[in-house]
Amino acid sequence: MSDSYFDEEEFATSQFDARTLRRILALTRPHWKMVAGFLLSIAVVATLDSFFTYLSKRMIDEAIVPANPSALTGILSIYGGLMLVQALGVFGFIYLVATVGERIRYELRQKLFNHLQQLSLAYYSRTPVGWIMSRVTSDTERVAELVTWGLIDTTWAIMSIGSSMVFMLVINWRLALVVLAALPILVYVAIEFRKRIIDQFRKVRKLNSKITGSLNENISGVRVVKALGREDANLEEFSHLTGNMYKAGFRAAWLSALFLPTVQLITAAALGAIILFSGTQIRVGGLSIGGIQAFVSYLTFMMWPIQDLARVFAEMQHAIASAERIFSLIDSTPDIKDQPGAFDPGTIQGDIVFDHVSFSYEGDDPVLENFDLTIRRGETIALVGPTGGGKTTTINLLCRFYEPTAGRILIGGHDYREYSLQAIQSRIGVVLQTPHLFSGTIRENIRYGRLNATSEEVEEAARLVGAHEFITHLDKGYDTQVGEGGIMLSVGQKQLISLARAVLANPEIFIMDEATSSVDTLTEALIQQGMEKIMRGRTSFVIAHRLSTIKRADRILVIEGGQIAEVGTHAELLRLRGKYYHLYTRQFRNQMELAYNAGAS
Ligand SMILES: Nc1ncnc2c1ncn2[C@@H]1O[C@H](COP(=O)(O)OP(=O)(O)OP(=O)(O)O)[C@@H](O)[C@H]1O
Repeated sequence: MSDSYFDEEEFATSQFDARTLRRILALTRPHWKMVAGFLLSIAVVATLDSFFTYLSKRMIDEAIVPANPSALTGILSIYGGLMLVQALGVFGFIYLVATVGERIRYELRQKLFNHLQQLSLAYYSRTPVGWIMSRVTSDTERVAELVTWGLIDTTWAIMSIGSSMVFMLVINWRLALVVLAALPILVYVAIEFRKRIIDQFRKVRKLNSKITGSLNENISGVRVVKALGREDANLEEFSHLTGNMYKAGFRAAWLSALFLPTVQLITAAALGAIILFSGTQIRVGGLSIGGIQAFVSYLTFMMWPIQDLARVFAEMQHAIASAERIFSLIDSTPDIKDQPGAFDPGTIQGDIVFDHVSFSYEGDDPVLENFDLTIRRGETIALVGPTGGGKTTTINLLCRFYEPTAGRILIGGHDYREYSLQAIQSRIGVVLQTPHLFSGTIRENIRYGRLNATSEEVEEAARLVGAHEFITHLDKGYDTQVGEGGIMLSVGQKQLISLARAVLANPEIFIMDEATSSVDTLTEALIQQGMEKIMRGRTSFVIAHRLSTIKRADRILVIEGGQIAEVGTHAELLRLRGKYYHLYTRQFRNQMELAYNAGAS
């Protein structure tokens, strides 16, 4: 396992960032009525909590000590009435906060997903999938929690502490000042503890995801591990990780154990001071029994809002970092986007010209250099060449997943940057080497090519590419679930489904990256036929690995080192006795001989 492993818990900032906080709070703006509702409810609940303690004091002093039953009934009925109000308040804030939380989660995820769909391929090649997934899942969760429960806890804590202080001041202002002196110490200690505990828990979580990754790699790559005798080295790496996790977990447990007793000790010290002070107050007649009891209750109770406040404050830093990452994703602009005045020409049929095209993925390291090529409308081009030569890059540029760094690509006589991305990409059909199927049925996967296609059209497309036969032989036919990424099907079957999908989409330009993995002869023949049917009358590009495909192409392009090394038909290029000839004799002659022998036997 390498250190390049993506560090999902890396924080963009450890500083309190008011601008980001304002932007986070702005997420609640569309729901301000509900937010105001839950803040008001929680304020009422918190104030009533403190008032109940005050009522208890009055009950002791005015009803129980003087044995006054009518006062007791009066106070109890106020108590009961207010309890009802409080129950309503609790219902209100839980309902509202849950609703607002869900809406904010929903809106953020929608926004992120929508934005992700706009981003260019380059973004995906430089950003780890795990990072993007965390933004849409855990980061949105953390931000939604902050603007809902975070706001609730803060309001509750402030209102509880504030109203308790008011009632304490009413009962005895001198003693209230003693409590006021203890408050900052309590808050400070609580925040410091919380920060440290949260940091340790985060460490545990981060290490846990590394351990899961390591387990995953070692289990799925068990053959390689065994073949290379890496068991001991892997165990050492694994022990290092679990050892660190143990240490972090131990520290978190230790801090958690220390936290509550420390807060309790400080509270006890304050209580001691109050009792000592109140002893003298009673003597001078300044404080009743109920008063002392109320002070003790207020102070003991205050531990909870203080702890809540500390937790929100400590977590806020992480929620702000989460929000920063979300906003950085939302603010990132696609590398490839429509230029001003981009239009849809209605069709992209026409000659395609690569005019002095150069391209580099990163910096000054050109992958294609001064690439010149004209493809006539309806031609079938086979791209061949050594690995890393630039075949996929040529296709990526043609699909406008990337744009040339120099030179231009013309379609139908226009620089394709004059067209809208939608105009180009909706008219190009691509079948990848390892075709991607989405979880769902075969029918849904084919229909992905044209969402409004009827079931008959789906089956017609499958028939045309020769996929119908194998599909109907499956237990549930077109309604067979393909599993995540099409795991239940072979590569050949996936290609056939992708071909059917491409037929249904009826593209004007067809691009295919042939499968390199072995496909049985029958499926291969079906794929060949399917390809031919799609290619008929369409400009087509095939990154070809099979001799039969190459031979059928109108022209073969040998791409090597980012340049067109040779162009021509199979016969022409063989006569040339150049690069193609060598490639053919090394790579394809076996296929040729195999085919020949199979035909002869
Ligand atoms: N997303 C990327 N970022 C940076 N470099 C890349 C990227 N994709 C490809 N390259 C580099 O560009 C060069 C050409 O790659 P390309 O995939 O076009 O070759 P290819 O001819 O299709 O190879 P293969 O037959 O192995 O698929 C290679 O050196 C490769 O490392």
